[in-house]
Amino acid sequence: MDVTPGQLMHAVEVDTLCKSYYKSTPVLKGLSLQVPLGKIYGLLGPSGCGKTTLLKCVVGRLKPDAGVVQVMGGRPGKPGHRVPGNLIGYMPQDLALYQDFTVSETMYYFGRIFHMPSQEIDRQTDFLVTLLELPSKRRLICQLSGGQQRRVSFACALLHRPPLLILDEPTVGVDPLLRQCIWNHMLSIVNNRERPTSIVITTHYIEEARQGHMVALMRDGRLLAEAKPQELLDRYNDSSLESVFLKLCEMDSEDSLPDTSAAASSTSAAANAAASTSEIVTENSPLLPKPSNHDRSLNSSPAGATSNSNDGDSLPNLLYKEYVPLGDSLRSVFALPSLWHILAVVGKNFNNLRRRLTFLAFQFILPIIQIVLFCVCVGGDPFGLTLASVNLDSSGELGAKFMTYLDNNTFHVKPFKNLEEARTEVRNVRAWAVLSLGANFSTDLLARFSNPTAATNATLSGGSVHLQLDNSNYQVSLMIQKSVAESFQKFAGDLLSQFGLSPELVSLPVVMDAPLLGTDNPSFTEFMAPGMIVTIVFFMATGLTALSFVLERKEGLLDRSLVAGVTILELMLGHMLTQLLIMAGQTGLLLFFSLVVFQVPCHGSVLWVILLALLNGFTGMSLGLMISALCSAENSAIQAALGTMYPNLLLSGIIWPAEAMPQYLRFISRGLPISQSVEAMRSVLSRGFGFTAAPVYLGFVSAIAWASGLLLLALLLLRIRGI
Ligand SMILES: Nc1ncnc2c1ncn2[C@@H]1O[C@H](COP(=O)(O)OP(=O)(O)OP(=O)(O)O)[C@@H](O)[C@H]1O
Repeated sequence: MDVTPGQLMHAVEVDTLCKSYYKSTPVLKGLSLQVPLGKIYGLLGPSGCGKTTLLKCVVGRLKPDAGVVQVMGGRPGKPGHRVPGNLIGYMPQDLALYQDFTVSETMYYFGRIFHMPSQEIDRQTDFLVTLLELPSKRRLICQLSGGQQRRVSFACALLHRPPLLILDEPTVGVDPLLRQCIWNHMLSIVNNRERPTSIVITTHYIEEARQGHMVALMRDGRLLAEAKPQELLDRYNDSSLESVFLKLCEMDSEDSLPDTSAAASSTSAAANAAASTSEIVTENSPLLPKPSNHDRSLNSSPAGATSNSNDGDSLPNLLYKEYVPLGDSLRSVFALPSLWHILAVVGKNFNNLRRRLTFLAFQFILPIIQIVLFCVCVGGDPFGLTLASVNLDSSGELGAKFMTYLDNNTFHVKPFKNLEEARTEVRNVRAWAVLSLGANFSTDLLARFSNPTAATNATLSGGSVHLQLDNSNYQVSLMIQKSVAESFQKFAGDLLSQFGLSPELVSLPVVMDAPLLGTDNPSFTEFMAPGMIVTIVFFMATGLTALSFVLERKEGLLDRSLVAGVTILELMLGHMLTQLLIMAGQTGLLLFFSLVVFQVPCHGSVLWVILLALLNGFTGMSLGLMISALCSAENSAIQAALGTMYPNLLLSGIIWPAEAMPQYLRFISRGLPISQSVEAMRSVLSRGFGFTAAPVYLGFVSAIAWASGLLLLALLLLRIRGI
């Protein structure tokens, strides 16, 4: 049950908390503790005993398997409760800072999330830089020493002066003088009567925890003891917490051994010792009898209340409302995204990009390079092809005359005296084909035209141009056949004209009337351009976003942002807004180079081309976000992005018409994210269609459906993976 601020007695209350990462190995085993308001609560225990796991449950990053966690009067993550949010300041164990940010930029990012005004962020930053003896706030995090970086991380937790601080080893790597300074500051903020702070701190320096109001000793997911430090020392008649802790561990080990008389007497001694004080809370401890649940009501008085300066007083203004804009509580109750948070994420992303200008420039240059290379290298006719020619025509001048009709641009003609020499030239890959004319070429050709009915097979063959190709290159072979056929048609047409006959007599009796859609001379470039434009925009956007969450997670900042109150949806919207602006720039440049510089024909409205390209960029971005939500490591995200590219390229009818695919693949092809868009783009560019034409609006519908589906999937994955 949640409590109102007036009833609030404990900053954190944990009741029989169980948590395991893998079902077989529980990490927290029914742990209970209470952190009094306005106190420093030191959580001590050996590495791996579950301290960080416990803190993650407290800040709402992990969900308990069983038991109850209440933080500042509410369950973490409950709609409307500002945990995660600005009720807590969290310093995780990992550094969780952007290495490319300055100290000041880091503070601004968190300050913005907490709705702090700029002057307040500056004032607090200056104060914390002085307090924690940090170098200039304009220094990049990556230029700070390890200890200085940890102090910046500590400063981030203190920035908005939260009522509860959760600090996971804040003093690691800090020299003793500065460590004392940090403890002094913590003591001053917990003792501030107007704005008391509660602090939960884990530390490996056990002795420093003596300065706190309460210490809890943890072992193997359980609490061995929880008391004021001096009482623990008195009880075990020792001068150091470290040896008290060792004693407790020994007793705990003995207790977990099979029941021997020694273990039994030791346990009973410990029980007697503990029973002499009401301060020890040991319901998880095997050393002491369990108190009843009634004794541990969630609203009982704070365990350390007697020693604190605030004893007996009501703690004022604990759930203070500053930095909470009007309507924000309402927004968080309905889990609506906060514009503040989204803008903070966008600002952080742009700051990140500003630090990586080369990367940013590359993002704009890459699509230009791709479209320039496509327009320059793909779709043009091969030229300068070496042709080994053998003209054996001794029956007239027609052989020599035909040779003059060969296209000088397409062919570099290399004459040979005999066929075998010419064939050797092709076999040695020094020429693409042998073009030969027989000894009776002139007479046989004239015979064929003058008296077709009398032409024998020998006459027809003798009057023909013979080609022997290096057929290893399909496009080059096609080009040679097409060019030689056109040259012959022109040559024969001129010959017939000399005899007063129509040149059309040598044409195929198939007439190509004006096309109904498209142009008279369609090119391969025109066929591929729509696909290339859509593919470049789509996969540039995928590549740009595929690493968003992966990098954020890697830097450790994802966790920190989420604990500060940013939601997954806000993070995603922030990333999308940033990438949208970059993607719009990329699309603009791509279309300018393809349509204006390289004059790719556009017979329809440029508006539909722009909208379709942008929409595909958005769909690509959604795929990138989905990959980013799915993958934990950079290389797997990059591989996934690349892995989706080639199947799409091959199956979407971009390189070769989908009509050439087997039926079952055509079906798959039609359903892919870019297939319909490519068809829509082709319909606008080559067919000149408008939005109302089915292929065009289907392209838009398909892109919108894919984008929505991928974004929902990304959100779902992020939620399921607890990111
Ligand atoms: N993400 C995770 N997946 C699986 N196991 C985990 C994960 N995080 C922690 N553990 C395991 O849970 C146990 C408790 O880890 P935890 O980090 O809470 O310990 P700790 O007391 O904070 O240790 P330290 O003082 O070294 O930071 C360890 O055995 C650890 O291996």
